[in-house]
Amino acid sequence: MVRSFEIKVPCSSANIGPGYDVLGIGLSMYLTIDCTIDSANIDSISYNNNCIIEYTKDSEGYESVPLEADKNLITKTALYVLRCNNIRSFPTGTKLTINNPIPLGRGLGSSGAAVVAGVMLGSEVGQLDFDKQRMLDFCLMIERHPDNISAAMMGGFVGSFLRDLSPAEVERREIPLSEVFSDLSSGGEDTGLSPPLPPQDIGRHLKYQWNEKIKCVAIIPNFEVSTADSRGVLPKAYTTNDVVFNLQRLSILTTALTLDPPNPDLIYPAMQDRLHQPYRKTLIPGLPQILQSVTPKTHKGLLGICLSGAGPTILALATENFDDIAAEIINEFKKKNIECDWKLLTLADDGATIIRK
Ligand SMILES: Nc1ncnc2c1ncn2[C@@H]1O[C@H](COP(=O)(O)OP(=O)(O)OP(=O)(O)O)[C@@H](O)[C@H]1O
Ligand SMILES: N[C@@H](CCO)C(=O)O
Repeated sequence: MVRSFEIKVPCSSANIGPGYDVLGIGLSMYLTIDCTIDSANIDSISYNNNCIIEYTKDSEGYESVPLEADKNLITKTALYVLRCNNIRSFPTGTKLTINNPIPLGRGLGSSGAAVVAGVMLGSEVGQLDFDKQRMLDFCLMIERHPDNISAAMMGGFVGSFLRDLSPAEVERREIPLSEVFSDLSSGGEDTGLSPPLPPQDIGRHLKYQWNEKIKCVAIIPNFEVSTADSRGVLPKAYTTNDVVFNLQRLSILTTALTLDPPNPDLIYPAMQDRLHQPYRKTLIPGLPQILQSVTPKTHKGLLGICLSGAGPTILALATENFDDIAAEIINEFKKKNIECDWKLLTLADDGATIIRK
């Protein structure tokens, strides 16, 4: 029997200024996976975990991402889901063709999209029939901040938090990621152990309205900043003043982005941040100047500007004048000898989808 389906997951921009680890927007650039399962394919027994992976030539990471099922982030995640449910490997004859336009390590949620796609893949090939809420639990065992994951899975403009866990649940969640993936990291050798099932409903989320006149200009520098490094430069504690500064802006921003007409005098100051952007300037040359390079006064149509996720991409929200806004920011990066690409993106409201063929 042959089964086939397509998984499609949007990229995402997290934080949106004051919403560190809280806000995310699913955006119109999609990771896709075409999956065919042909159980009559005898050759597939020699595939890694019964699975063969190829990336389209135009994919980001075409030459660097691992193609072994127990090493690639998407399939490793799917194997984690399967093994949690006592299924040791992919069904015989699984073939994946992956197209990934999301640049890696740039702040557009490439790993979030890969994890969401992997969990969906595991649920589908294992015929586990998880709903999105349950799939979020598996995602949050792997990527442990909910902003990119929730936006990529649910789509649109999303706020999320991790709920308090009971001591027994904490134990399961506190297991180091190396152990969650333990029997996958031993070169494909299957130890037969099943990882612990994630606690139920780890993440809570809410989709906000969004004024569709607001578009997202993403200016993408040509260098990577890993999320781990970008989190590593943040302080362990903050002053009350800085926390209150962000909370006040967050409370305004989530509604300001729904109002019509969008009000730059409200949105621009509400997108200021004191929890992550000031510290990340050590990894992104010229960041403070770049964030000040466009304002609603200098550029008609500009509503607000921030670092996208862990960076180095810059996200500008605007209603018009997109080319000029992008050109100004690209010019600022050029002063630091950094070349950029840019994209005009819109909200991906559906989030992650699966189409069975
Ligand atoms: N489609 C993919 N296939 C395989 N591996 C991927 C894929 N997408 C991302 N990855 C892995 O995730 C890494 C990037 O993750 P990282 O969290 O550092 O950045 P990001 O998710 O792009 O940015 P941010 O979290 O700030 O939005 C890549 O270097 C690669 O190892
Ligand atoms: N909230 C996360 C997003 C990147 O994954 C961060 O800023 O580190």
